[in-house]
Amino acid sequence: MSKVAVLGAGAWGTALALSALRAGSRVTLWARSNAAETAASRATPRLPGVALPPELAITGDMAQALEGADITILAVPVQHLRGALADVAPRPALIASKGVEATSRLFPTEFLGWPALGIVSGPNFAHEIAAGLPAAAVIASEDAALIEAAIAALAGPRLRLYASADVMGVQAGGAAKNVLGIAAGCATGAGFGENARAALITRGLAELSRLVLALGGRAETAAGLSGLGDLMLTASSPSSRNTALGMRLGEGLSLDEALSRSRGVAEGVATAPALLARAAALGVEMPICAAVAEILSGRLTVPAAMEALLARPFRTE
Ligand SMILES: NC(=O)c1ccc[n+]([C@@H]2O[C@H](COP(=O)([O-])OP(=O)(O)OC[C@H]3O[C@@H](n4cnc5c(N)ncnc54)[C@H](O)[C@@H]3O)[C@@H](O)[C@H]2O)c1
Ligand SMILES: O=P(O)(O)OC[C@H](O)CO
Repeated sequence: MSKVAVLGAGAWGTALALSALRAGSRVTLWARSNAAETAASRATPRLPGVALPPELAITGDMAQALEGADITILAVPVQHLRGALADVAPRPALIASKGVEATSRLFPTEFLGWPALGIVSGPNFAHEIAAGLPAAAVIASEDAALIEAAIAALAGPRLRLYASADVMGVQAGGAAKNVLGIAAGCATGAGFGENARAALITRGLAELSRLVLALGGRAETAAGLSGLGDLMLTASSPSSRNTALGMRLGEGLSLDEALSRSRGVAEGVATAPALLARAAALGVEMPICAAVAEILSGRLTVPAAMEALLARPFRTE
């Protein structure tokens, strides 16, 4: 039986902790705040209506959560991940967060630099995983033993896991789809219609694919669960915090107003400028992501950003 430590008790960390329990692992969930209340109430506002079983250990003491763990799942938002792990020694870990660190413009495996790291990513809304609905995800690592440990710790009859060695490709997809989700939400909120949303998703996939390839990733990864799969899910559903935030921006709310209504972290907000900087350094054009960054910074309105995208020079597909 694997012993699993999950760091980060937001919607995703909690859902992954429940998956690991279902897979037969012993699980301790570390919460930055309200650990005692959550442990007592067996409920979290991050996953309304979900009962946390008594077998799930919940603690506010990170050392206690990490003690004896075979594998650690990192589910703290990317912008806080480095800080949260400041006192943690490198260990076999699976990164579940999706984004680029704004200050360093690095992906999580790059700024952590631990020797045995993997990524879990794919089209996975936390509330559906918590409810045990069927889903698939990819585990990417250069370390075959880590992939094996991650699959043993997490896979179950309702969660099918695929293996990949394309760590950068999988991370790039997860980061880009959050930014592209904001774009799709903007279009929906502004009432641009379903044709516009489908065009943004399709051309967004072209941007995501160019970035994956430029980072040394594989075309199959861009077309897989962590690329196309996650982009489709995120950009077509108001259950996505990124897409919902875009919808509020499209309706004319300011970024602060849209953020204040968010049900949780919208990683695309901090990721957009950092992802664009990474893309620019690689000579990769990402016009839709650039439009999102302009909207988020307040330099462009949603209608003006759409006009600018439509006015781009003609090109082949
Ligand atoms: N929710 C999903 O469906 C889902 C699915 C896949 C991946 N993700 C990714 O997982 C990550 C976490 O998302 P979430 O949905 O759990 O977010 P959330 O908004 O539900 O919760 C965020 C959690 O992070 C904690 N946190 C905030 N600042 C912190 C800090 N400085 N140190 C430690 N903890 C801190 C908060 O206490 C909270 O528990 C994000 O990168 C997200 O993109 C989410
Ligand atoms: O709610 P979002 O936009 O963070 O998306 C959640 C997951 O990443 C979907 O796979």
